[in-house]
Amino acid sequence: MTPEGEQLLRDGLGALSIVPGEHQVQQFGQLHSLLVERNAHVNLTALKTERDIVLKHFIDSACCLRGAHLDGDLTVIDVGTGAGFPALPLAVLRPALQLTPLDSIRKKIDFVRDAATQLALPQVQPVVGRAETLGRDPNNRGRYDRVVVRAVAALPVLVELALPLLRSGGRLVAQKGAIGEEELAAGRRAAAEVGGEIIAAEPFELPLLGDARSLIVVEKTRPTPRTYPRREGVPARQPLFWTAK
Ligand SMILES: C[S@@+](CC[C@H](N)C(=O)[O-])C[C@H]1O[C@@H](n2cnc3c(N)ncnc32)[C@H](O)[C@@H]1O
Repeated sequence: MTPEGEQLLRDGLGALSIVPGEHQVQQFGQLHSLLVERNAHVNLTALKTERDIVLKHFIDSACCLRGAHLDGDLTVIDVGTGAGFPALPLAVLRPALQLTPLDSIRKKIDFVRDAATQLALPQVQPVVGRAETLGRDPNNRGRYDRVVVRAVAALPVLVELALPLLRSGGRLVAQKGAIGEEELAAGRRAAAEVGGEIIAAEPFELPLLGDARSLIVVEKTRPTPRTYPRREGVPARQPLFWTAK
């Protein structure tokens, strides 16, 4: 990263009250280089400039730390991680988290695995697969303390994919753009259906850019009925209490 990129990183994290150590800044620099290098051959992300990668991937991912829902020694699965967001920035900033970045696209997970190795993040164990399949697998159902998610689907879909993976008392932390009342209401009904309850819906602005964001937190309050998640693709095609757009 250039000195300007590093400064942008420090400023963005500073706005979230995070002061990164030198090693963490170096790790973000490595991640930036690896992403640019691999993106030249494999389509991983539409964001190309250093400024965009720092603000819209690194800082945007770090916004999942708002509200302290990811503090402590937690097992966390990042559903639909893509090129590792928010999982990789969270792993750099919170080494105590045991992270499972999950995506159905192998080339993306290959990148996340290589990046985790290069950045020396052994607590990151990426998996190729679909959330619907893991949600029905006894080794994964009800096993995680947290599900994190960014830019994957509408709230009712996220809730159906995430809640089966959580232990009782676990939380879904969903970083989204601005969310409308209708989506929130459908998300609330979907959460009740699959065993949870929305405990926070907080609008905020992306540091330095001011783009509208919201952090939605759903707590698992009782076991998910056996009928959820529905089979692969159905949650997104026929979202609970919501018309697919
Ligand atoms: C728009 S990308 C977002 C990637 C990343 N979270 C980010 O914010 O940059 C959505 C990703 O979710 C993955 N995805 C969507 N539905 C999924 C599912 N049911 N199980 C696993 N991965 C899924 C897609 O393959 C894609 O890589």
